Amino acid sequence: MNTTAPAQAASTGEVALRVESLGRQFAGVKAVDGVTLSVSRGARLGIIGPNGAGKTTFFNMLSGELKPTSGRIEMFGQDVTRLPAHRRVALGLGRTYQVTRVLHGLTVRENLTVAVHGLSRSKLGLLRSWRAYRRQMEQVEELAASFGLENRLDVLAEALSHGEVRQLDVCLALALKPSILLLDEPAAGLSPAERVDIRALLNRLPPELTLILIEHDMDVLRSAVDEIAVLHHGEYVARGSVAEIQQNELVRELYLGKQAEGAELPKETALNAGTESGGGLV
Ligand SMILES: Nc1ncnc2c1ncn2[C@@H]1O[C@H](COP(=O)(O)OP(=O)(O)OP(=O)(O)O)[C@@H](O)[C@H]1O
Repeated sequence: MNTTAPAQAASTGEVALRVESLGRQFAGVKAVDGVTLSVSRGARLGIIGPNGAGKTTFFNMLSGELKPTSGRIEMFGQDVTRLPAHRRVALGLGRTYQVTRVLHGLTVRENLTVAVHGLSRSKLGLLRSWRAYRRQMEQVEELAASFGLENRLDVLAEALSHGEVRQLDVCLALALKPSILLLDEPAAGLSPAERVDIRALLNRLPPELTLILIEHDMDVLRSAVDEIAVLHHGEYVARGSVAEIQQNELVRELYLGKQAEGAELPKETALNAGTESGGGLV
């Protein structure tokens, strides 16, 4: 078990993201219900909650893919509540999805090139300037090397292992040099060995990056985040260190029910029993 604290994170106290009374209703369902929280620049926050708790809806509102029915979202003090997703990307928001955005018919290098090219001011830059082209190729290689994909650059994405696809997914999000990165279950469906790789990758993220991570795996959370926020029925019910959340009576009850009173949560995957079978608690 890796109990290493996310030592690389460098929280400065400056607020990177703040949401106030954020809500989203679907017909009669309050998917997210009046969530108020803030995340400092460089902080690493995990989001957990039982199935249907509102985690993905929360992310979709942060990234601008879903309009809130109430509340406000600020990035670095700027109100972004009404900004479309691409404007938030331009302000430094990156994300991954439960379903990968990797283009399987392209190589790793081509996938990364497309992502890095998204940064270039002129879409014709590649054609116009050899120097710009060289710079982008260097960026692709640096990115791949930073996250252990340097020997896989010319491999088709469809030939990658599931774990490598997840790694590439994170690399693609990082190609846009985000200040705030939202990762949606990066370890979902991975083997134990692949989970070790994804933990290593998360520990190599730039220290100044603000990370918000929806994740089932408590080992991943333990090694990647310094705090966890808990959602339940759309409400924000608790926040604390990983250890505090594991010991939190309310959280234990929400996950395990009354019959769990007095029961010890398993040490390795405390809140994620059954996730592989689709019966996950987070
Ligand atoms: N587009 C939608 N239309 C109607 N209801 C929705 C929609 N999206 C989400 N919901 C409902 O909102 C609630 C929260 O869903 P959400 O997917 O955000 O939860 P979650 O915590 O991400 O769940 P999971 O862990 O299963 O991914 C659920 O009751 C869900 O059925």
